[in-house]
Amino acid sequence: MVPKLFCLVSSSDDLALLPALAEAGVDGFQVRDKSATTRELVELTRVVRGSVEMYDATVVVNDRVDVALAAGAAGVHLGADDLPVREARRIAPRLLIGATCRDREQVAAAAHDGADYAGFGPLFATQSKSGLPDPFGLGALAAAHGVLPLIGIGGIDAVRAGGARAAGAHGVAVIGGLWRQPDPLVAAKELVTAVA
Ligand SMILES: Cc1ncc(COP(=O)(O)OP(=O)(O)O)c(N)n1
Ligand SMILES: Cc1nc(C(=O)O)sc1CCOP(=O)(O)O
Repeated sequence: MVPKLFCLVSSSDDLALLPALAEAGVDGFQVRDKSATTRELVELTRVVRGSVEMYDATVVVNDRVDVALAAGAAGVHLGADDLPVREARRIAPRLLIGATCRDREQVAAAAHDGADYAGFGPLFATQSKSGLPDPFGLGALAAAHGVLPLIGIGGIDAVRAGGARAAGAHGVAVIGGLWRQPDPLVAAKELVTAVA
């Protein structure tokens, strides 16, 4: 089952909050730590798993199929520089696989190659990542809807999460809309309500 609300987690976040976030209804956690070594990423993934497993939340690892398998994560999220979805599906038939997509054609290709969902963005301007294309908004998401479950990403807050759902998104993924809020748990609850 594809989560409706992915919270992206790195080792610099407040990991002690993870059980409360999962209890509040955050049903997906993506381990994304660009500065971690492979071993640190495996350990972080195990910590995240252990923090949220009693709430049945889904844990995926960004970029790394090997780490997802080694750490017992449910899935992996793959971008353009990562192992191709087709190869990941071949070596990991049971993993949940997400693929970054920027238009309807990429979503169709990801579906053909065996992805379970598409991370679709950037929908709005983001402070969390540079080098992205200009944000393309909810119209592009609506146009790409119907091939795979779409997870909207980029500048998502609770209001925008509701808009993304109305435009056809299955769910959303967030960094700043949760971790950079004055009270991340309150923000998480608002996001959970918005994607319900
Ligand atoms: C849900 C979701 N969508 C898109 C991305 C971006 O992944 P990627 O293209 O691999 O870029 P990095 O996250 O590695 O910078 C994502 N992580 N999650
Ligand atoms: C990691 C990432 N990937 C994106 C993409 O569009 O591929 S946008 C993004 C950052 C999302 O962070 P925030 O919720 O703070 O905007």
